[in-house]
Amino acid sequence: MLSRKDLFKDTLRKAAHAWKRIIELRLSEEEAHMLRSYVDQPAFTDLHWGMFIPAIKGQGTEEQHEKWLPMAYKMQIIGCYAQTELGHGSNVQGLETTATFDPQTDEFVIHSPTLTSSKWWPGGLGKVSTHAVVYARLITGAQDHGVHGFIVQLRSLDDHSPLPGITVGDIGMKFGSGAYNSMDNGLLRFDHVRIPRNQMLMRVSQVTREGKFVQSDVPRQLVYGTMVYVRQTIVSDASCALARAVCIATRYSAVRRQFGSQNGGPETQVIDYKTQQSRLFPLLASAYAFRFVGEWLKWLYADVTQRLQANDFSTLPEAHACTAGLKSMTTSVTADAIEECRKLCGGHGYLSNSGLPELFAVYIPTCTYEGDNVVLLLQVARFLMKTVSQLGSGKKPVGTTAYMGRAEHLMQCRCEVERAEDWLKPSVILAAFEARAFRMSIGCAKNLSKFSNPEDGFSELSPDLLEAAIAHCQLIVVSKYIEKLQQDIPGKGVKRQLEILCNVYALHLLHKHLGDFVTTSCITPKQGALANEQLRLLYSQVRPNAITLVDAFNYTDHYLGSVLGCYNGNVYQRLYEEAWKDPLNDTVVPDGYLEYVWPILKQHIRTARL
Ligand SMILES: Cc1cc2nc3c(=O)[nH]c(=O)nc-3n(C[C@H](O)[C@H](O)[C@H](O)COP(=O)(O)OP(=O)(O)OC[C@H]3O[C@@H](n4cnc5c(N)ncnc54)[C@H](O)[C@@H]3O)c2cc1C
Repeated sequence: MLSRKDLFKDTLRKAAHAWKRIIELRLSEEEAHMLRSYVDQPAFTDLHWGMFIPAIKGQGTEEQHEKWLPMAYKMQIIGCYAQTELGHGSNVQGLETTATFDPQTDEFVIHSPTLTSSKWWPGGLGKVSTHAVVYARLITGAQDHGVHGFIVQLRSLDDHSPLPGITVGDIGMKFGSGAYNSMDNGLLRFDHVRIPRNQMLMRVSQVTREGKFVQSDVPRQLVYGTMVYVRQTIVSDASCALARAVCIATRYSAVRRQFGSQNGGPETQVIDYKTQQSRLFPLLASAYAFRFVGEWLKWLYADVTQRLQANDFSTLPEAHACTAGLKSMTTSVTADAIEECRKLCGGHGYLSNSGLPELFAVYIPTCTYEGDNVVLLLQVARFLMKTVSQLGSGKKPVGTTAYMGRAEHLMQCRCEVERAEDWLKPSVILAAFEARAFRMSIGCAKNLSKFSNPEDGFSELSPDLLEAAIAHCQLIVVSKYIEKLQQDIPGKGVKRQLEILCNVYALHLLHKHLGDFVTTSCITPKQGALANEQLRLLYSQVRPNAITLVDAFNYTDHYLGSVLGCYNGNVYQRLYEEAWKDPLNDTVVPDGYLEYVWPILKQHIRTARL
């Protein structure tokens, strides 16, 4: 109910309070991150900690770390990540902002030459950030060296006014009324703003005092390290948002009753309808699956970091492709799933106090920021095509593409399922998903080879390539879930429940993408039908523990923020009470009645002064 201005001020208050507590409690970086995420409102701090600091860490030199990070860690400066421009988003190489080296003064001149070069979207930029990592075309002499990052001060540290040559402001209201409107996504223009040479992030390439452009021996892929980190957090957040929506929809589905009353008894709980189960339980299973893949990505990031420190860059491209694909897949599924959960809650799901509209509005931009999901999948597809093309050369595919090393087997293997329960074997599921992903990639590679110009081929076949990339990403999630189940899992019967959900996850994907599996001859239509039969049986096994499985996410009522998803299930009483809290109900007769309703009722509309 807050106006944008009040919402924004309230967000500033919460951020300040959170920071106060973080200092008082001497929280570690990880604990502080958790505290901020439980504040549960997009704020400039997300970009400061999530993008500005990682960008400096990943792309800055040791000296730059020493100079900037202590100030950033103490929040003596607040930073944002200014890459996207009004006219350029996904195509980063098309950015127009320039950073021209002036050898006379040993400075860069940052400039926005056109309207389309205005920075547009960076979170925290609009009203709060004092600094930004700005991405601009580096120009020395008359030469354009492509896009690089620069630390630029935007506002005075004394009175917060924009520095000379800088025009900065908020880009306006976004989707929903609350949601992401607590964030000051900003616009920014530079009019020949000067910064010292040492504010170019110089870990990968440098400009010398004489204005010479030098590439260091550190590969450009180094920046992938930062991306792996950021995307790993996005995948974990996807699991969290999905779990939240599923928790609300599952609890409410157990409370809600429709039809089926016999002899005056209660109606049927909607969670007992098979259609409700077939829509809801795969989402519950996905929430668990994404949690496990998120945990694995944490490990991957630690592994990538270790390798970077040892100057081993061999697994970086694979790790980069894998995280790009998983970011894309998990966020797309989660965004759609939140809307599905709203529908699963029927009409009451559309009420703000169900918590779902707000969750949807705040979540969906995840499909766009940190890389548009389609653009990311196309990058994954490119990587897959490259991996396929190198199969004959003796270069072994690594990490999540290692399965491609068994090319001959994957092209020939046949699914051994004869009875529905055969689909419960992890090895059978894995074999089907591997064969499908591989054969789809090979199919694309074959079709690509028919084009004389590979780029034309890539563009023409991009819808198919997208699907091959999705198949690969689904395989990663399925295989990481299966790996998780090979570990010890404490708690009586917990592992069994997780096994059931793993099968639900895999078999619902198989059912949904049956066309892929059958057209690549990985399974027969009969085996597809058996998978579906097994899936139905699994739903009945999930049902008795469905509520416990969402209670296990351990969300408080306060955090869930949903009348429908409250722990004690006292939904109708709470809905009734909430309705009376709406400001429209402050008065019995609404403001405006006399001016606009009364003249209609009394047939005075022609003479009414409107
Ligand atoms: C809430 C929010 C917060 C953001 N925060 C920041 C921030 O802090 N800092 C920052 O720098 N930016 C930020 N952004 C910007 C964001 O990173 C970009 O919006 C994103 O990269 C997508 O770029 P775009 O908007 O130009 O979309 P476009 O690239 O214009 O996409 C439009 C459509 O074209 C399609 N498309 C584009 N290229 C291709 C292709 N090669 N092949 C096939 N299809 C294609 C896309 O799939 C999409 O459907 C934010 C955006 C949002 C919504």
